[in-house]
Amino acid sequence: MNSRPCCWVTDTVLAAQGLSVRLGSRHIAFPDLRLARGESVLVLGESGSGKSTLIHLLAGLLVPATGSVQIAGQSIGAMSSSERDRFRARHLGLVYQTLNLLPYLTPIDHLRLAAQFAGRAPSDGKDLWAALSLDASLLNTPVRRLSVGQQQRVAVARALICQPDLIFADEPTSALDRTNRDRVMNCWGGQTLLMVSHDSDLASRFDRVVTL
Ligand SMILES: Nc1ncnc2c1ncn2[C@@H]1O[C@H](COP(=O)(O)OP(=O)(O)OP(=O)(O)O)[C@@H](O)[C@H]1O
Repeated sequence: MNSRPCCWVTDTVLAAQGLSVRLGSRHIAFPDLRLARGESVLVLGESGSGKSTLIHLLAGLLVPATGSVQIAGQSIGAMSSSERDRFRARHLGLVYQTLNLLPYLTPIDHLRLAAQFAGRAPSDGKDLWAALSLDASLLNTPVRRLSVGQQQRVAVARALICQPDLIFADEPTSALDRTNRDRVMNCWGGQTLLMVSHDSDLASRFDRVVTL
């Protein structure tokens, strides 16, 4: 019997149950996940264990063979694809492994677009920018002229700018040196965060660790 207080139910931001997917000839089943508001969870797994696939399932970018995902009390599987897109823009911050930046747009363009899609007032993100230790002169530089590590921090800033209900981050520090990795890891604040990585050195920074 569950002895947790009833507020735990309403404080649940993410609940994923019985998720599995078939990719080619491979069938991957994932552990159940539950995140309370403000909680941070690191999902550790080796290359090919399904970390990116899990993020895609949780964010509604991939349809599972079995199982369900609820975010902020709403069932992702019950939404149409355009409802899912809207929900993602308004409630989720995503840092993709492949970053998904638009090469000819500047960092400030990316932050403004994120705010626009989320239905929020635009923000210049200058505090965030400073916290991520990015030179202000880069704010108006097309991202194709930035280093991979700088682009990774633009992707992190874009995920954080609207203070979403939940952040999914796929190896967001893989291209960073230790100093910048620490800066990014100090930026999440009290956000509800699920990060996937192969890097077990990150474990001490999270409330919980789940291994695939
Ligand atoms: N579209 C696809 N079709 C077939 N197989 C796929 C597809 N996408 C991923 N896979 C396979 O599913 C498995 C999980 O892939 P995934 O990218 O989720 O792993 P990962 O843990 O994120 O790996 P990495 O750490 O190397 O990025 C891999 O074996 C991969 O080859």
